[in-house]
Amino acid sequence: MSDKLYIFDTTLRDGEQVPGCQLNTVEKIEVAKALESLGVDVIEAGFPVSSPGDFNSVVEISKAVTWPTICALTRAVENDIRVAADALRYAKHPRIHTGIGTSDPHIRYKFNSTREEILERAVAAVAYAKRYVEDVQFYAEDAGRTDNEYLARVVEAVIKAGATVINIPDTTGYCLPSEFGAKIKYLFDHVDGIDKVIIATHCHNDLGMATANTVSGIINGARQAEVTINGIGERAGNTALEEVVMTFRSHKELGIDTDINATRITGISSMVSSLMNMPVQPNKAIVGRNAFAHSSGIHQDGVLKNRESYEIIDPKDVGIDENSIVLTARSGRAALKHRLHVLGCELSSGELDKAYEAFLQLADRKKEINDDDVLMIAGQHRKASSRIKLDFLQVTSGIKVHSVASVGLDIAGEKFEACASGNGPVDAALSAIKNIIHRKMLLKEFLIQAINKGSNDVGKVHMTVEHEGVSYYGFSANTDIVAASAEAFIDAINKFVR
Ligand SMILES: CC(=O)SCCNC(=O)CCNC(=O)[C@H](O)C(C)(C)COP(=O)(O)OP(=O)(O)OC[C@H]1O[C@@H](n2cnc3c(N)ncnc32)[C@H](O)[C@@H]1OP(=O)(O)O
Ligand SMILES: CC(C)C(=O)C(=O)O
Ligand SMILES: [Mg+2]
Repeated sequence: MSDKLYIFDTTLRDGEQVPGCQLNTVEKIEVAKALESLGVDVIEAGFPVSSPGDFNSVVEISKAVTWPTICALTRAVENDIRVAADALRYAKHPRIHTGIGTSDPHIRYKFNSTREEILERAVAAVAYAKRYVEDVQFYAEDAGRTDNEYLARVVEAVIKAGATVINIPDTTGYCLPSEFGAKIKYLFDHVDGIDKVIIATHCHNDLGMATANTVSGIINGARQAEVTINGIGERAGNTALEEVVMTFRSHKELGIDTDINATRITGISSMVSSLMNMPVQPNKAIVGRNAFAHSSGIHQDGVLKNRESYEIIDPKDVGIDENSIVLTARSGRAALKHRLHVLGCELSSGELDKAYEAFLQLADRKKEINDDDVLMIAGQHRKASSRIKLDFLQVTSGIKVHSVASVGLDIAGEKFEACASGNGPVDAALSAIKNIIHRKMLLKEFLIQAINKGSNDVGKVHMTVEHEGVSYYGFSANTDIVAASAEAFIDAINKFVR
């Protein structure tokens, strides 16, 4: 049985403080409901005294959400606490989160005060909040830079005043993981009554160590992680929910787990990113576009042989259907062959070698090779080694005239010619081919698409031809769409005359 780690999500409070991330009440309710489905234990819904809009959001989220605790932030100020209690009146499980800065710089510069005075204000705020709600969480702002001995005195005093959860924030993202872990351990070793409360971590990412510090704090006894979706938050952000959850899922030996339904992580990440206009960096752990994308040949080969060669998390576990194999100039034959297979093209090893050479030439010019490029490369190389090749094609077509095509085919080195008229140039060309290939063939599907834009574009033709009850797929791409159609038809025919 794993020890439960409580997930306290502050996307709607610390995340929403970020410039450009402000949400209206309707959007906040949408995020809160998604957080509830994700399985978070606590939603920090806002800072009610800060504005009428934030107050109203806390009221409406309290009504809309059933299971998670709804938390409202305050300063160690009586009016803030009264307003927060009022905003939480509909919450099924209300929590007031009050606190004050405890580091020397905060005491000296922010408050022009003393350690003793701050300790008294902390105790008074908790006692005051207890008049309104049972569940009172205390934060020692800038605990990361607070002297451990003094911090332990503050924590002990607020526990005596009735705090149920004690938040130890690394507000400025300053701590090293070992230092932050040692701070939590120090508190467990020196604070009377600490076993009666939950210790929380709230780490910022100024040095890129928010998740490492959170994990270190939890390993040392904290059991609530304060996090945001995608790690959004003040300055360099907060600890990312998805990183903490998947760290403990991936390291089962730590014996700690959350109630998060991780398959919803990708969905909520996109929702928050788009509502808050905060793009997720492509290499972001777990939720970045490249988190499950493999682009270099050696990795692609390894992953295609066995996913676990280069993946520690199954993408399905976080709500992604499958990993992606991105074709670039650093890809190898294994990746190209895999993509061709997915696209329904099987090449012999000689054909694959030739296609790979062409692929590398194109990939050196283009950053990423897409499926159309791959089909085009494969088509050219299949054509070169095909039994039947298009030798020439001439078409006369226009308005109020019959379309006529004359076609030359090279079949295993022998030349054949035929003419036909038809209902349009493609029909004429295909009829001429049929006049040479005396087999029963039925054109089942025929699709012409432009690859890019503009009248000088390459046209792609996908075709399905039925012969003796079996369907054969043909493809070609050419700036001349009649030629592309004739080639796609021949590509399909080559598959049953082989
Ligand atoms: C680390 C964090 O993320 S803390 C949360 C940060 N979030 C926010 O600040 C968003 C919401 N804030 C606000 O809307 C406003 O700042 C308010 C409503 C809280 C206060 O507004 P104002 O009264 O105009 O004060 P202002 O913002 O200029 O200054 C903050 C005051 O709060 C005091 N203060 C700051 N933190 C605390 C605290 N935890 N407990 C008590 N007082 C505090 C400051 O010392 C300062 O007081 P002073 O004016 O006497 O010097
Ligand atoms: C209000 C507190 C918890 C905070 O956000 C911080 O210290 O970073
Ligand atoms: Mg914070």
